[in-house]
Amino acid sequence: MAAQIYSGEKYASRRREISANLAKRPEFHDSKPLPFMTREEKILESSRKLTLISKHMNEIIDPSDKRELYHLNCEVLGIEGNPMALHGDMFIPALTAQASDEQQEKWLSRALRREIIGTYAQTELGHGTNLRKLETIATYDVDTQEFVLHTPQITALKWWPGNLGKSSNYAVVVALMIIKGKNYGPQTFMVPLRDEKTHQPLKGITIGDIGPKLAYNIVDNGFLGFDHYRIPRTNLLMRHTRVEPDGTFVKPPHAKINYSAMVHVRSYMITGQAIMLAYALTIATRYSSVRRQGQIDTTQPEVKVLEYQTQQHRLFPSIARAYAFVFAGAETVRLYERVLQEVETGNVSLMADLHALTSGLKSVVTHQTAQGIEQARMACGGHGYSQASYISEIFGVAVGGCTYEGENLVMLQQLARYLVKSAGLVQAGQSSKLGPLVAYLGAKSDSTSLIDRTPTPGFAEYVKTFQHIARKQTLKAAQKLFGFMEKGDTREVAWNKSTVELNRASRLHTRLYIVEAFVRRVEEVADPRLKEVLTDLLRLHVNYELLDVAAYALEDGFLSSSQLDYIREQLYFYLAKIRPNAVSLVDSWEFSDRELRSVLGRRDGNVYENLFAWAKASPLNKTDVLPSVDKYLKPLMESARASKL
Ligand SMILES: CCCCC/C=C/C(=O)SCCNC(=O)CCNC(=O)[C@H](O)C(C)(C)COP(=O)(O)OP(=O)(O)OC[C@H]1O[C@@H](n2cnc3c(N)ncnc32)[C@H](O)[C@@H]1OP(=O)(O)O
Ligand SMILES: Cc1cc2nc3c(=O)[nH]c(=O)nc-3n(C[C@H](O)[C@H](O)[C@H](O)COP(=O)(O)OP(=O)(O)OC[C@H]3O[C@@H](n4cnc5c(N)ncnc54)[C@H](O)[C@@H]3O)c2cc1C
Repeated sequence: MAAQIYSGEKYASRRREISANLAKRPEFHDSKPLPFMTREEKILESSRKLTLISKHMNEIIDPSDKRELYHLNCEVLGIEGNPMALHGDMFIPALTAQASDEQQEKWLSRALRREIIGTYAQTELGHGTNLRKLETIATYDVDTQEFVLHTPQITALKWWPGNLGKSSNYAVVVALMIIKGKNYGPQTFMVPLRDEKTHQPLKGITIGDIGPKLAYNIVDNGFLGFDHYRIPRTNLLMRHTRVEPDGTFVKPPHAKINYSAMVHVRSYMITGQAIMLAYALTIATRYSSVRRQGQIDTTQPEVKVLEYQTQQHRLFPSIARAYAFVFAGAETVRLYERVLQEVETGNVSLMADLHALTSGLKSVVTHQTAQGIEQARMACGGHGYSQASYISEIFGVAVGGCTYEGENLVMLQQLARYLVKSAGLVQAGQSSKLGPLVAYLGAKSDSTSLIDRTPTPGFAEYVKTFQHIARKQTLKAAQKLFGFMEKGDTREVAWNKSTVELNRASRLHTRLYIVEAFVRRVEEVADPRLKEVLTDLLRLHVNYELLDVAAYALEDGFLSSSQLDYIREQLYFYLAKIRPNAVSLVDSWEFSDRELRSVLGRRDGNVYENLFAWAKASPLNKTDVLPSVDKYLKPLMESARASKL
């Protein structure tokens, strides 16, 4: 099953080898539980391990293999980030996609060797979503052939970029490019920030950490201001866009080609989110098979809480989602890599499809992941609330994905733009022009679903129902938009009046895509034992998801209430059927205890002794009497006693 999850036996077994190798190297392990460390201690510890990784990486992984490096980082550095997180996640991808060969020679090779540490500085105090209104300006000075970076007011300060605050000495900075008074919109520049030897900020740079966050606190998200800071013309990233010495602007082949680093993260984060969801579910499912509380049959001993239907309903649909997300994530990465290669040859035709797909997936997956992790925490009762479970940290890190790389409700609108265009084609009788992702919009719906009309309906019947729902909502939302426009609203005003409905269409389209990705993968599985278990999980998934969106199909009679009852019964049937495989389904992700960092989620299930040991190790238990008691509580009690006398 691990080979299914990790798209092949090769990587699945490499993961095992890497974990086994690391098990024998105690210097790579956390020196104490992360929840007992201050933020400064965590950053120090993470930097220590990062240095070890840099030194010994070649002995453990193939450093050119992104997935092996990802696994090494998960085991050793964990989810709370590290001082070079953005270096790998955005700085290198930005240089790879946007720097010319000559620039790559100069900077990418150094970045890959870790001679320099970089980040991606785009968001500002005043603007994150609306990139066209960024306020950092890069004005071209023809005489010196330099760009002058400047922060004209406080809202123009770069704010949020990861590892900008304290770790990075370079950044790919996004600024509005002004040449001879003309605004050429957001462009990307390679900018030195700190002295390579002393690490002191360079003259003209104001820089620092933005302070603690909900989670992800090993990362020093930062602020950055420029005071008429000069960089050479050749620091504009020039793979696709160019500015000649005389200030002539050479347009890229696609207006949004500079957004590639964002698309990179959006493509890869689907898998990252699936893994974080699977972490939380591994912890909660294992713990639920250890925790005994209450009885189902009063003549029998107390049961494992995993026997309760409510507990299964809380956890199993999310287990199915984690599988669905990792399958969809693998497809997204493949498409991203293909688009990256095609762009190299000047073919930008798939950029819009990739942008639409990743915008929708990023939004739906992060939202459902956060929901699933929070349910996993609650499934652990009181112990889920303790940092010993580590679920609160996983939640805090994962939920950041709802905001970064484009706020979810904004990104759903990006997909909606694509869907509206497609709906326009359908309306104009040009369905043959629809791309493969939206071809279903042009198909004619059956009048009713055939679910429950055959003894075991195939997945095609479910897919048709999801298609019906997504098609209906897309056409309806587009109609609403067009209707407002026909009544005289501008497109922008009409758009704003229709966005709740448009975003619903985007979610439904994306959920359909996720179901289809799951079906595609299960169809490919050759091993009959695996196929059976994955088919059960997929059946759980389609019934759960359909129930969740059934209102759309009930309102036009596509589904009847008796079909809804059938779907519910199917759901309950598959909850029970999956129960014996539940622990195996989470164990199949093969997370080591080191990687999970959870007392509740231990593979050996030895929870209570270890919870007690963990609590005893808490810094508060180093002494029996805390200074706060000596200083305040004792005098308080003493004076209360004295006044009674
Ligand atoms: C692992 C942990 C690491 C976490 C690190 C986190 C890092 C970050 O968060 S970095 C900062 C990320 N910031 C964002 O994601 C900002 C979100 N905003 C945007 O991406 C954009 O502003 C926008 C997409 C919301 C709108 O862009 P704008 O330039 O204003 O767009 P227009 O209205 O001018 O045009 C829309 C037009 O462009 C198409 N389009 C937009 N992006 C892309 C793209 N990447 N690829 C292809 N096409 C793109 C879009 O589809 C529209 O097309 P039409 O409908 O044909 O007009
Ligand atoms: C953990 C984390 C890491 C980050 N790392 C980086 C980084 O490395 N580099 C970097 O540059 N940035 C980074 N960011 C910034 C991040 O990309 C932005 O915060 C994000 O894109 C959202 O933008 P915003 O903060 O401007 O939100 P806003 O746009 O201000 O959102 C506020 C609200 O307004 C709504 N809204 C905004 N515009 C519209 C619209 N057009 N239509 C409808 N509703 C709208 C949103 O839906 C939301 O409800 C990071 C952020 C976080 C949380």
